[in-house]
Amino acid sequence: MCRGAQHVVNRILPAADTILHDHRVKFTREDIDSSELDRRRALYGPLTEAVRELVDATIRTEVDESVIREVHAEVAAAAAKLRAKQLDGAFGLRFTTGGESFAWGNAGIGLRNALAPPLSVESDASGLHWTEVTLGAPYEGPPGLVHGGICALVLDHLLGTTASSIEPRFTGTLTLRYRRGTPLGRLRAEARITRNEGRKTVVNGTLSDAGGVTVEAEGIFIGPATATA
Ligand SMILES: CCCCCCCCCC(=O)SCCNC(=O)CCNC(=O)[C@H](O)C(C)(C)COP(=O)(O)OP(=O)(O)OC[C@H]1O[C@@H](n2cnc3c(N)ncnc32)[C@H](O)[C@@H]1OP(=O)(O)O
Repeated sequence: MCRGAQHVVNRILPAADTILHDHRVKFTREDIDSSELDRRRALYGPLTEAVRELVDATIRTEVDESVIREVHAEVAAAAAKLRAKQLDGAFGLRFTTGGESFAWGNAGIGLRNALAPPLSVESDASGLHWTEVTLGAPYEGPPGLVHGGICALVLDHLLGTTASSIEPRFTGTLTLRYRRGTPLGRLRAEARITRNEGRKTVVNGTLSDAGGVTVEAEGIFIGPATATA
């Protein structure tokens, strides 16, 4: 997921199993290596993409009522097949034996989460972090525009990842200024750390379309007390 999370897990995780860090964050070390992780990525990624396609198709379909009923039954049957064997709860943050992290249920980046846009954050040596994403019909709020909560999801994740680039940080306060509606389609978000004060990291960022900034964001991110103890 990010270097910060890996840093924490390597300091606090015992040999194996799942533990609850600070009663909130579920970390699991799995007995798998990176090649097995790649195999699972290739297995689950296309399933999630197919479900994303299903979500978009469900919103936009104009087929006959009989086809809707037929597809309803097929989708219900597919869900029942997947339910035959399930995790007990959410996916959490997992690590391979080599320390590689995967948060496949995460709402922003989860490889197995069809609700995730999904986001992928990049950074350069100057400390600029960015993500580029296409948000279509499933993310609509006002007609033709991205839902304000989805703008917040993108910016929270990007700013949080930026804040966590050295040590893990949780969102304490996120302030957004919606300057104009964000059109559905291709978007870019950018962020940079502007201040570090002990366990507090302030990050500023923007969400933009081709015409410029649509949302400005400032976040105060706090390091868990145990991470810097
Ligand atoms: C791990 C890898 C992450 C990868 C990127 C993920 C991106 C996504 C980020 C998220 O979505 S995180 C999920 C949403 N956020 C949360 O669930 C956090 C919930 N809140 C908490 O867990 C705690 O309230 C928190 C860790 C934020 C602070 O609790 P503490 O008990 O550690 O804070 P404490 O009272 O000791 O205060 C420490 C400093 O932070 C300040 N502070 C505390 N809460 C704050 C807050 N909410 N906003 C702003 N500042 C805050 C506080 O004033 C103080 O400042 P000073 O040192 O200057 O006195």
